[in-house]
Amino acid sequence: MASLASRSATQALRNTARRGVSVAAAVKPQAASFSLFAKAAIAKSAQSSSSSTIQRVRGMKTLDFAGTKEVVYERSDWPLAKLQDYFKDDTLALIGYGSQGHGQGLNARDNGLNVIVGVRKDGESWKQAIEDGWVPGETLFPIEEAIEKGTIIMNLLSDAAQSQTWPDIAPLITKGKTLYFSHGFSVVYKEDTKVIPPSDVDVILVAPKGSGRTVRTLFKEGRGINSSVAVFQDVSGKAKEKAIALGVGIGSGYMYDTTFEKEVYSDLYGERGVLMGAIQGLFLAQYQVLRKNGHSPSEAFNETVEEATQSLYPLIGAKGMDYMFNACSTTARRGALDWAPVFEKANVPIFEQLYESVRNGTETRKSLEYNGRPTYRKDLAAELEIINNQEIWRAGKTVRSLRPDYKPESE
Ligand SMILES: NC(=O)C1=CN([C@@H]2O[C@H](COP(=O)(O)OP(=O)(O)OC[C@H]3O[C@@H](n4cnc5c(N)ncnc54)[C@H](OP(=O)(O)O)[C@@H]3O)[C@@H](O)[C@H]2O)C=CC1
Ligand SMILES: CC[C@](O)(C(C)=O)C(=O)O
Ligand SMILES: [Mg+2]
Ligand SMILES: [Mg+2]
Repeated sequence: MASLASRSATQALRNTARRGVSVAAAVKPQAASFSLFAKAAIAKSAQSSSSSTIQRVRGMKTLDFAGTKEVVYERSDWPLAKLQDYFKDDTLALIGYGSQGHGQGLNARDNGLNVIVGVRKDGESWKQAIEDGWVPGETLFPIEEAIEKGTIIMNLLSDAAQSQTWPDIAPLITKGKTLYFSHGFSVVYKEDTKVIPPSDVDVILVAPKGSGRTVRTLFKEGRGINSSVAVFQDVSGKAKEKAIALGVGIGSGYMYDTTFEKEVYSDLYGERGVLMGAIQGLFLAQYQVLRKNGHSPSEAFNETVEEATQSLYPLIGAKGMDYMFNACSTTARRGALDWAPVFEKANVPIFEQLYESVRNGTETRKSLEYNGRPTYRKDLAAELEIINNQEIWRAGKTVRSLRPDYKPESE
């Protein structure tokens, strides 16, 4: 325990020094000196979480993000004992067990919180939940039953299903409960989704910025996903604090502030853009031109995907774009510096078109329509099979098999 405390104090000090952090007290924001934060960091690790002096100094931190000051909330402010105490009277009813339900649910359970799962009986998710150790009648229930038992309703159904099921579940979200989402989708696009939360419940959001699978793997590695946090409706006066605590409970390392609207706009935009849609389009375009010019599949794949994911992109992730550029030849740096603005110019109009399509609800309506079909799983799988069968990704399978650490079962 002592070594944990001193490790987290050291980490807090290191983080403070690295970022040039200024700290603001949660209740009454105020600038604080480095030494004040340093003392508080040591004290808070060594003392019980109930000390009011420490509580006052703890809380939000204001960091400078390239000249813009933003508030962040860190897991280190929520030791496990404090977290468990905070939710000791709550039942987290996690509705839906897809990628996020799995990651958030297992993390919250491992954090010692009282979690139950609610999904359609005997559907895919029901089976998956049982495989993960949720027990029918004890911690696994049909959706309506779980909502009745829960005090915090974590709506992690697919966005289309949130809209479809709303008429049935809304009356069960009674006064005093908390309604939680991981996306602003249902609430923001209410004209299309018809999701209008009852006026007597807190409505909050924690949106992990990564796949639910990563939410789980990072947690198991002792790390944490970064998430955004927002309040749509604060009836109890504690909605923000509760959202931050839940964010920690589901495995976030830190959280940044957003609104439901900003979250859904940026999320839908990002996933259609460089996170998923644009990267598939760009990889494919580069690969196709190489192939048309007589390059072999292995060469085209290596120069497009393998080198990107295995060598260069991790360098961007670790230390930024300039670091990756500097790790490459001067020849590469010269050419990449010249071509980057060309790609930027060509792509800005496309990104503007995409943002507008998100903002005006076109993307939402398409998602509701397609993912609301009873055949949504089969339909998506059929389209993904087309990608899987593209030469680029078939070549990729062979390229991956040549990695010295390749394991066939991971395919
Ligand atoms: N995937 C991710 O990593 C991220 C997701 N989010 C958000 O988290 C939320 C959950 O997303 P995700 O985990 O991907 O889940 P999915 O979108 O994959 O949805 C899966 C769940 O929805 C249920 N479901 C689908 N249709 C229906 C229906 N008609 N009636 C009842 N249940 C239904 C499924 O149950 P069944 O098996 O019975 O069909 C399953 O439990 C969404 O708001 C999403 O935008 C946020 C960050 C990242
Ligand atoms: C990038 C896709 C995502 O937004 C995510 C994993 O964050 C999603 O909706 O799954
Ligand atoms: Mg998303
Ligand atoms: Mg996302």
